[in-house]
Amino acid sequence: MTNPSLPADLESEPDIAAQLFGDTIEQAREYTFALASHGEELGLVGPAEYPRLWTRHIVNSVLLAPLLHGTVGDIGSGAGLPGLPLAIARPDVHLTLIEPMERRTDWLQSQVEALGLTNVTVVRARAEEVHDEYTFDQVTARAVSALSKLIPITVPLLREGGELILLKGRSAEAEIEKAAKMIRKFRLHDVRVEELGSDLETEPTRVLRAMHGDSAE
Ligand SMILES: C[S@@+](CC[C@H](N)C(=O)[O-])C[C@H]1O[C@@H](n2cnc3c(N)ncnc32)[C@H](O)[C@@H]1O
Repeated sequence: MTNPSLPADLESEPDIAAQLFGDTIEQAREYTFALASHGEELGLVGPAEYPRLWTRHIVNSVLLAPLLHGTVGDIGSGAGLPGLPLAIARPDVHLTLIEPMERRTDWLQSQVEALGLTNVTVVRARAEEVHDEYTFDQVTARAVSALSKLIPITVPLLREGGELILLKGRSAEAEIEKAAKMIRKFRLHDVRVEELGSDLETEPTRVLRAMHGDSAE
């Protein structure tokens, strides 16, 4: 009998996982086991996600790792995506996970301790409540809301010259079009969509990137 807490796809995408996690891949697997074992009872991930936990969630998140530097705020981390896989893969970058739901921040803190991560701060708040307290080099978010709503929540947390990095699906270009007014108001420029992991066996990941501040042009 197979162990129900082992995601069926854990051995998938071995090349990219080895490349991006390197020596930290065992920590990434440990986090994936924990999510598979407790995710449903804590309301973090639905059972339909279990067979694709590694490819669709962990690998999808860690594809951002090469883009990061300095201090990063992950808004609406939920179960820890993309923040925890990124903190595991990039011990040289400090991740601040901002999430309002107590049950989720308790889980995030318990994982930070279980994995022995020293580069993560967990903050229980809505992002807009801490605009005056934090300034990051980069802000990430995945599955939190559409771009026009996400911009006023996330951009005030960026330093001048900082970067917004959002994991988005097929709707990215349409969201950019709808958010044109917000993009101008919050001084975002070089707004673009990139595909990461196009050599993956599973779907590539679409990332919306934008710089904050006055454009050099
Ligand atoms: C659909 S979940 C996605 C969680 C995770 N990012 C993922 O990809 O699995 C959205 C998360 O955003 C959080 N959230 C919603 N509004 C927020 C806000 N204004 N500031 C910070 N987090 C927020 C919710 O509590 C929830 O955990």
